[in-house]
Amino acid sequence: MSANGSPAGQQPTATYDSAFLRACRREPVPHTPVWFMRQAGRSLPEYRKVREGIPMLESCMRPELVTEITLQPVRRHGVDAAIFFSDIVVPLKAIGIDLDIKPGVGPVVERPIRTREDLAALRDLTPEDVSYVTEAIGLLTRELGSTPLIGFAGAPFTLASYLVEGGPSRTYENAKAMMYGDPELWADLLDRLADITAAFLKVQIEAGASAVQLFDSWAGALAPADYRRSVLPASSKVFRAVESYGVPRIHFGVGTGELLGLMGEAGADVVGVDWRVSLDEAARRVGPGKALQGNIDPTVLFASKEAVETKAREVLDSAAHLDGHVFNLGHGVMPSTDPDALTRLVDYVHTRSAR
Ligand SMILES: Cc1c2[nH]c(c1CCC(=O)O)Cc1[nH]c(c(CCC(=O)O)c1C)Cc1[nH]c(c(CCC(=O)O)c1C)Cc1[nH]c(c(C)c1CCC(=O)O)C2
Repeated sequence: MSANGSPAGQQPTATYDSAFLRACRREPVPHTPVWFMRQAGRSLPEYRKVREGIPMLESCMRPELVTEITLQPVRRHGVDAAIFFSDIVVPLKAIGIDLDIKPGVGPVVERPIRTREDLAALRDLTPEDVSYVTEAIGLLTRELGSTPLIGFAGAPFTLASYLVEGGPSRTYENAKAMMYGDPELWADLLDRLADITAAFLKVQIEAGASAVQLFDSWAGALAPADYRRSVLPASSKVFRAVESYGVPRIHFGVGTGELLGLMGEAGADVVGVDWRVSLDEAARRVGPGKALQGNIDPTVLFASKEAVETKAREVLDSAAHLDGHVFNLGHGVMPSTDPDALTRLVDYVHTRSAR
């Protein structure tokens, strides 16, 4: 077995035996582990303070700052895992794509990729391109002790949606036009993105990440047949590329109720579920042999403490017969969320699920 995949590897036994990694492996746990997508970020005053005056992409390239921001939600909420502070577009920036993350908007690409000639902009990613990631993860794993670190990357489709559209989109009309109209160019684009994504995940695992999450946030825009034909091959390539490390691989998307089976088939060990499908139903769709992650609606956190607890209890009950459950929101923490509501939710999940 590989570096992080076994207690004998570089990963401390206490990390390997953490509730989060045990749940990902579908082993018995002392309590249901919980972490939140976008747990680091604008919901935390301490985040807004350290980020003041530093653009998003620049902050991802400063290892000390990345370490501090990644640790903030672990300290404050006592979550069972840390997620590396970065962004899905960091590897694209690192290979020289002219893009920026605009506050309140998201990633914006200067020259969208629309033709075969444009593909030349996508060269392979080397570890040297993201040496700041290796450095930050080295610092982090020392600070985290037994708390596992989740590395992540954007899936080929979600990255393509930004690259082809040139920015955030609700309809993905240019990306879908390429997918339907020039399937060969589309397949080549996704294949290149798969290689870049796989390289970015490998850097994180080799530096010490204990699990990885592939964010295919916008895959829910696709019909199952189109997903299977035009997207699944590239995402499968990413999962296969990191399989030999033996670290759990999580696959997440939003609005993917109809795709859950296919997202499991792509090669994940854990399938992320948004709040639109209950976990027991999701388990039927995903099939045996995979853990599930999710799935409280992030807007529930704006309701009363009692309402949050009711919803959290429903999620735990719905997961009662699963082998492996990692509690999370169905999508990221919204910036105006009260951080105390998140801390209370962690405590509630730990107490309620204690075995
Ligand atoms: C689609 C996507 C992106 N980035 C990401 C996704 C997939 C996850 C999802 O579906 O939400 C992934 C991401 N981005 C960020 C993280 C950090 C780790 C964590 O979850 O705590 C993660 C996992 C930091 C960030 N990435 C971004 C922020 C906000 C920028 C800031 O704080 O200044 C953070 C904390 C910027 C970003 N980057 C992106 C968007 C849509 C935005 C928001 C734009 C805005 O509302 O300002 C692209």
